[in-house]
Amino acid sequence: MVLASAAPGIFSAGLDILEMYQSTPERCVAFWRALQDAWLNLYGSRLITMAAIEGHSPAGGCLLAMSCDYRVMAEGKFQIGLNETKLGIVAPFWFTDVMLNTIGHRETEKALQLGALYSAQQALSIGLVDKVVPLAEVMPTVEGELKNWLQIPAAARVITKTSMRKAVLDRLRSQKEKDAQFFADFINRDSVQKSLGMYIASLQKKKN
Ligand SMILES: CC/C=C\C/C=C\CCCC/C=C/C(=O)SCCNC(=O)CCNC(=O)[C@H](O)C(C)(C)COP(=O)(O)OP(=O)(O)OC[C@H]1O[C@@H](n2cnc3c(N)ncnc32)[C@H](O)[C@@H]1OP(=O)(O)O
Repeated sequence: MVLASAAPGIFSAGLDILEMYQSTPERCVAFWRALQDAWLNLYGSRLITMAAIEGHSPAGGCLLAMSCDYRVMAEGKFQIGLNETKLGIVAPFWFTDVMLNTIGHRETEKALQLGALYSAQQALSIGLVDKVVPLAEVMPTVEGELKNWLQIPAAARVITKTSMRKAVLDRLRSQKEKDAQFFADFINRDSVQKSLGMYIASLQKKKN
């Protein structure tokens, strides 16, 4: 399975910030449950999963990419990373766990505290992506890599993948409702809503 985007220049802009702003607790819980299930399915997928990152990939977009088995990113101006702290929010523990599994403890600690967004070359240097190529070569490169992975006996690959990811998946599975409730409570704090409001205004201002 290849994750790619139809939006030029954006692999994924992350979670819909407007869903987290001035929403109701019930809607926040439903929103979070949908995200949890999508991620559990992706990270726990038995399929070979590859990200064709042909554009920006902040926050939830970075989570999607990191949750794949292999990442190819376009060189140039695009950025990738978990930038949550810059929005005044905190990357949930399962976002953190996936990043730890991808780039290790020291790089994750720096990346998360700073809310760092990396260029493709920087992402490559810390292991956040596996390959950087010109934009037009992203999809052919993914397809070529996929052929390599498809040559591995499927049962052996799936058992290996499942055992490598089980602890992180089980950690969320065991506390889904608590996590959803925590999200709804956290996101509706006055201080967090204020930060989100300012961030949305800054995105709109950038455009004008
Ligand atoms: C301990 C704590 C535990 C538990 C939980 C607590 C906290 C919750 C954590 C939640 C985790 C959050 C994850 C996320 O994914 S948050 C989202 C982060 N995303 C971003 O910061 C990206 C913001 N967008 C951008 O930087 C740019 O838009 C982007 C992607 C670089 C593209 O730039 P450009 O091509 O110039 O396009 P525009 O900026 O003009 O955007 C077009 C249009 O889209 C709107 N938009 C962009 N991103 C989002 C988004 N994520 N959600 C909603 N809307 C978005 C933008 O405002 C423009 O709208 P307009 O109406 O003006 O056309």
